[in-house]
Amino acid sequence: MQASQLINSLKFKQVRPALTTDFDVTMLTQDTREVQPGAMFIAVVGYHVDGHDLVGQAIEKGAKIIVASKPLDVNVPVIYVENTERAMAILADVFYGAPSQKMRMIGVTGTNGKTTVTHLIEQIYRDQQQATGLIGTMYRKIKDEKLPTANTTPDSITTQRTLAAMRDAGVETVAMEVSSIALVLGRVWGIDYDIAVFTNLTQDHLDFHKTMAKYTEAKAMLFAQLGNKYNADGTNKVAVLNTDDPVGREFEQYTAAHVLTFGLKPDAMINAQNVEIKSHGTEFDLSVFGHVTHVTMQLIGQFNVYNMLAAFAAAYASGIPEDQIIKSLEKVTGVKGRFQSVPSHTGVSVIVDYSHTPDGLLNALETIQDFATKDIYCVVGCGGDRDKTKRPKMAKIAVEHSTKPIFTSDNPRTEDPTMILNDMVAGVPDANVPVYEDRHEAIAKAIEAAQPGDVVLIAGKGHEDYQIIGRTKHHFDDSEEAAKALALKPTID
Ligand SMILES: CC(=O)N[C@H]1[C@@H](OP(=O)(O)OP(=O)(O)OC[C@H]2O[C@@H](n3ccc(=O)[nH]c3=O)[C@H](O)[C@@H]2O)O[C@H](CO)[C@@H](O)[C@@H]1O[C@H](C)C(=O)N[C@@H](C)C(=O)N[C@H](CCC(=O)O)C(=O)O
Ligand SMILES: Nc1ncnc2c1ncn2[C@@H]1O[C@H](COP(=O)(O)OP(=O)(O)OP(=O)(O)O)[C@@H](O)[C@H]1O
Repeated sequence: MQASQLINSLKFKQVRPALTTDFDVTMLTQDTREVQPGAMFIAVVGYHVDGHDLVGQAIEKGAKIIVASKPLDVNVPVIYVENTERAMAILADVFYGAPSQKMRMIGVTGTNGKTTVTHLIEQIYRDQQQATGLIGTMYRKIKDEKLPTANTTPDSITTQRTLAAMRDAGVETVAMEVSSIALVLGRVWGIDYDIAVFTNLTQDHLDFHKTMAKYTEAKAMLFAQLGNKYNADGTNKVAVLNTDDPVGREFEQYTAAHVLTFGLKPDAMINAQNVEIKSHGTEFDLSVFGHVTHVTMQLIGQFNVYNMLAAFAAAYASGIPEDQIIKSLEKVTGVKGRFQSVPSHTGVSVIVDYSHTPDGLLNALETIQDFATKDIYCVVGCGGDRDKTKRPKMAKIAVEHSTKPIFTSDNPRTEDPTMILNDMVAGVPDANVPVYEDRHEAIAKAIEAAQPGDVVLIAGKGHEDYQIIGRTKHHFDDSEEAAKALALKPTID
């Protein structure tokens, strides 16, 4: 793409020296390690590195033009902007031909449920014979092809490149998790969302946002970004809001789009009544503007009723008939690591769940309490290098909502695992909870001790197939570990 075309897309900038001849930009990147000849290098001030310090390396590798927010003394043209992350998002959108305008874009934000809701949405549209794309914590997925991801919501260049690949592959609808951190860091600026979904808001990521008010503001940005009531093609833009959460009501103020509300309270436009949670599924009466249908879904738990309502509302917003959406949702069996049952012939039920926040853990345990008749084991840890205030809270929830809590390591990262466990124990000084730093041992001990009729919850890592200790990623899969431990127990039919 011609450099001038990219430069013109930025409204406020200074280009020094002024460009006399035009040339092609072959790629955009914010990372010197990726620079190819002809690249435009965007200097981003990160948490560890300031990209401005690496501009020399980028030029040596062939970068022909730089985007910066600080003065540079270099022999290639520099586009000076106020905020390189915002510029990067705009440039990426232009460079990749504004792919989000060519597909139905559904952004899902909220503390919990994003992964589940995006997968439910994917299933509904697939059942409509649509080609789908998905971006989220687990992977980026173009139809059936899964690509790895470093972030729930990747940086803007990766996001736009992925969207362009989806567009080129014929994808019609994209379900995308939008994290609050991504919203604040401008990773999704420029994306033209058709539908924005809010699941819920509870404490998380306070190490990043500092206060709940700031965290709420971050999530609100998605609804502000949704923009006006109509897409360019005349279809409606819709904000799908969980109004059982007071923040959902607040977000109505941030959007000029149509609003579709959901919840368990009858004042929501789409609501669920008479919810019955069983060990093999959940039943409820779904009311859509007063039209009631009895739904039997295979997903377990009240939180999954919320997830199902969110996905239902998003699909309903784009005009898919009610009965077809329900059919899709009734057949979904779940997402890996999200309240996932590990096959067991031992009479012991084992559930692997990605709940790594106080609220997520509470939800998972309350769901189990709804159907458990005997002991509930809860194997839980907290991540290192992340919000420390979660530790005593999660410990307390485990102690109060299970009969046999066991504390262990999650991803300790660069922190000392013993210190993390001490922070957890400090939350429940009198509980005398068994502590096994080695996660493998903790899972094995829980399953070995569990008796038929008991439920073992392994919380925190869900679908992850690794554990990060120090800076090293080791292979580790909670469901694999559980299966190994179950295999050592006597089988009962
Ligand atoms: C705190 C944070 O958001 N960090 C993100 C950030 O990393 P960073 O600031 O450490 O980057 P840095 O290493 O200082 O580098 C700064 C700049 O120099 C460049 N650089 C760096 C080294 C080099 O040799 N050459 C070079 O050019 C980098 O490409 C970058 O542009 O920029 C990286 C590239 O975009 C991100 O992958 C990284 O996310 C890390 C993995 C992360 O853990 N982020 C978390 C906090 C996060 O974003 N989480 C949310 C929410 C998850 C949830 O909902 O649970 C998410 O969306 O994932
Ligand atoms: N609607 C919900 N309300 C509260 N808790 C939920 C909800 N949905 C899921 N959870 C809990 O949170 C865990 C994570 O779910 P999910 O992965 O769908 O959320 P997420 O928003 O994608 O989280 P992350 O971005 O951290 O991956 C689940 O395993 C479950 O325990």
